[in-house]
Amino acid sequence: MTIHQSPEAFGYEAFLTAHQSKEVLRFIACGSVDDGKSTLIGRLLHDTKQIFDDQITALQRDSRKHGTQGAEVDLALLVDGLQAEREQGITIDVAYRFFSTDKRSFIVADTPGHEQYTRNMATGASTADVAVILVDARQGLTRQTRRHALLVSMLGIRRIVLAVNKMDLVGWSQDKFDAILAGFNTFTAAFGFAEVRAIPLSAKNGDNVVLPGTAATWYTGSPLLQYLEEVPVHEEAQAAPFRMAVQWVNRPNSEFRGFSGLIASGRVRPGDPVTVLPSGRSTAIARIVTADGELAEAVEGQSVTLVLADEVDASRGAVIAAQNAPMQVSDTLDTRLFWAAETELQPGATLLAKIGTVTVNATVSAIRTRIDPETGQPGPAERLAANDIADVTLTLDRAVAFDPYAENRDTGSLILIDRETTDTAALGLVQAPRPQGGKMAAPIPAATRPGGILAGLRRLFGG
Ligand SMILES: Nc1nc2c(ncn2[C@@H]2O[C@H](COP(=O)(O)OP(=O)(O)OP(=O)(O)O)[C@@H](O)[C@H]2O)c(=O)[nH]1
Repeated sequence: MTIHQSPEAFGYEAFLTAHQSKEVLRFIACGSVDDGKSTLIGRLLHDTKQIFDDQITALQRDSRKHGTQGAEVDLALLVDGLQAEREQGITIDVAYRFFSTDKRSFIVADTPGHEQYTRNMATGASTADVAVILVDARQGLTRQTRRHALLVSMLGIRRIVLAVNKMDLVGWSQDKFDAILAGFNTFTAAFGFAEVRAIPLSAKNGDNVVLPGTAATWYTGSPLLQYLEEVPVHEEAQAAPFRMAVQWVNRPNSEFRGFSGLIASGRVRPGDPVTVLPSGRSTAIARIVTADGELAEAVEGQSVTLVLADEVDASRGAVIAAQNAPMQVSDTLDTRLFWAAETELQPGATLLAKIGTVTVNATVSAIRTRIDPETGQPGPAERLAANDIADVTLTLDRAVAFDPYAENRDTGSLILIDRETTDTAALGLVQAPRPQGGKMAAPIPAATRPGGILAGLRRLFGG
């Protein structure tokens, strides 16, 4: 088995082509060190018959050499593949695995549990539809479980599986399971998850992973795989208002001018009224062009070229949005940041902020509060260290279009980039617009925008 593939690496495209017709669910498996992520993913691959005989032979050999299970096959070795890692006994990178069933194809981000690798976990979570948060039934919730829950909520994952693993080691105690779930629900009450599905399982024995377990007679819910096969994906993003950030202006000749990009949310049809932001110019969709011809409708997740009804000036970084659900425009953003860099962040620091397809200079004007990862409660902070989560105000060198993250995961999130190293230094979500002192990009003529400037101002200033 190829290990430690990145999505761009060999295997990803081939996998997607082979399973093109099936819906793809991306999920992340996270939790503290030794909660059993590798064993769980190994179990998913094994019981869905993704492992070939030669791999089984290699696995049996490696299990004897490196495994923690004596003569038994150690499923964790299927995913903890690297030699160096085996010797250290830890997972050190994000590894993506692919498997598929009759119903769906799955891409799982396997992320390390160690606190110093929280950054890798955040990377894996940033594209996931569902998070499987593992808990060792003996340990209950740990600092790292809480931090991961906070992070996945920040990154817009709204469906959570609380996988209470190693239930075999606590005699499948329902009391233990209920107490862990109650603790998790209390901690995450304010996170806005759409669903927390708790499943008691034993990754090692295979109970409630692919096949239903028989040990917990009190559990009547589905095994993990069935949940992953049935959980709705894309529904919320497609129901959200239309947004597409312009990646490039497609102008092959003087006859044709289209705006190409990936539809971040919603759906669009020819004739739909749209607003181009941040300029605020209104027009309508004339045509939706793709490599396979023109479309009568396009939805979230599709890459298209939009031809507009009027000569509207839009360049890379502009956003085309549904006219009846305008975006906000400001040069000051209140954000919640996950600070991933090793260096400290202090007020006054300037970084690059990438929001949608636009990159601007962003200065930290205030670190308002730092979130305590133990309690989830905010407290004062003067500077941020690696892995801190904090509420930070950013001043941008020009106004950008955005949605509050609570309304749109794509148009409400940003990354901060170190200007010197070009490393991603932080992931952020936009909390609310800050119009005070901020300049609107351009006056928006009320006549060209139903709902008018009043509606926009109301959204900006509240009331
Ligand atoms: N009894 C029992 N042991 C388990 C279960 N799941 C995992 N284990 C054991 O717990 C240990 C840790 O499992 P891993 O799968 O390596 O844990 P991990 O979370 O991937 O750990 P890292 O890769 O280091 O982050 C191994 O010895 C597993 O065999 C389970 O359901 N029951």
